Amino acid sequence: MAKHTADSLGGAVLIRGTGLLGTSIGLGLSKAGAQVYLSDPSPSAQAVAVDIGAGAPLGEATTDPAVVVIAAPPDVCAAEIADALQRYPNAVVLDIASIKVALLEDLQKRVAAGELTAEQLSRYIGCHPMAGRERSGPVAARGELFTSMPWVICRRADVQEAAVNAALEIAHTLGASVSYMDTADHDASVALISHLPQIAASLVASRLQDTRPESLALAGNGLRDVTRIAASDPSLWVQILSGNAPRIVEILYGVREDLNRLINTMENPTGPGARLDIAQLMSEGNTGHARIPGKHGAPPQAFTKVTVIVDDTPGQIAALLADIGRIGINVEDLRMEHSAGHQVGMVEVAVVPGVRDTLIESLTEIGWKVVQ
Ligand SMILES: NC(=O)c1ccc[n+]([C@@H]2O[C@H](COP(=O)([O-])OP(=O)(O)OC[C@H]3O[C@@H](n4cnc5c(N)ncnc54)[C@H](O)[C@@H]3O)[C@@H](O)[C@H]2O)c1
Ligand SMILES: O=C(O)C(=O)C[C@]1(C(=O)O)C=C[C@@H](O)C=C1
Repeated sequence: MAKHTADSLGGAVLIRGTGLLGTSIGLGLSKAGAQVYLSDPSPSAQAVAVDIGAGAPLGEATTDPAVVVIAAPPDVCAAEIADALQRYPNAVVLDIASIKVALLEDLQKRVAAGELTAEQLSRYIGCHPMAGRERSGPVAARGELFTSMPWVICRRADVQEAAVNAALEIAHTLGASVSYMDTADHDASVALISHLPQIAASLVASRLQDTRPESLALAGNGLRDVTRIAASDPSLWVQILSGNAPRIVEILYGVREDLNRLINTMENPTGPGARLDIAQLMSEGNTGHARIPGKHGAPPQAFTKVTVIVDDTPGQIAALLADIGRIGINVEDLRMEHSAGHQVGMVEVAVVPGVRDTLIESLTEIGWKVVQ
């Protein structure tokens, strides 16, 4: 794919809200050569975003932006979008909030009340990058956050083509993989794909509140995999979950049914059909898991994983990656696990199956400890 350089954005980009997402977008766009301006009601969030290279303070802008990105918390997005549409009459305005139905309804009410015109609303396009972190604020931002990750554009019949094109240009410049979806479909999809996992992680992690340290010391990858996002910002997630409640609650009814069935089974685990019931739950999970697509929305690809033991000291992962690069093998994915109480880490490198043996042989030859 040709590298996007942000030339075709038609002018400067203003990012309002310089937290994790806004600053990550600023870093990615600035790196691609776009002129980015930043504003945030929190002076320190704005100053940090400027300091780490996400753009210049809005105060330095001499012309109006061509595109405004609203990267504020969901609760204030509608007001921010309406304000930007009015303040910048020629700009495309897009937001990246995690929920879209309530936001669009709010904007449509403003049109009905005469506060916004239909022309103004036609310059607004809703987007949702399906990439983030369990941390907030500009310090956690990464310019590469969106690389190869899904980016939803919520097309509507009343949206100007220029707005869709600007959203597409921004997503492509950030290296994201774009898909189109209508607003209602988007919120129904993320209820299952994003919001249920957050609830599940929080529910599991909340069980740990009073756990003895001796038990917690046994924590392995299973617990870490399932609970990573339980560290997410409560104030953001209150807005997301309450804003998409009608879609989420339908899914929770189904989860409640499954849980009730499992509880009944586990109360009498040797009773007739109990083991079959448990096996069925596990195999239904297997089926769902196998349907999660790989990178670029491609069908799940069975990458082979090679695990390498590294010293838990600075520079080890960089050295390993540099060696793999010299061997001429592309790393498809990478994860690092720390071994509790030991000064070593396990780096799991995902590669296409055809190169696995070469990788193991070459790394072993150089002196890396590969777990087989
Ligand atoms: N965190 C994620 O993983 C993720 C992923 C995709 C989309 N989103 C969406 O991105 C948006 C930002 O989330 P985040 O994780 O960057 O949050 P964050 O808390 O890191 O940053 C939010 C920033 O918005 C600022 N802000 C508050 N009120 C504002 C206003 N009225 N106008 C402009 N800025 C304002 C805050 O000062 C803060 O700096 C949210 O709408 C969220 O739903 C988040
Ligand atoms: O990876 C994470 O930490 C995320 O929580 C990212 C995630 C997701 O569910 O995929 C969370 C919420 C956003 O609206 C989009 C992305």
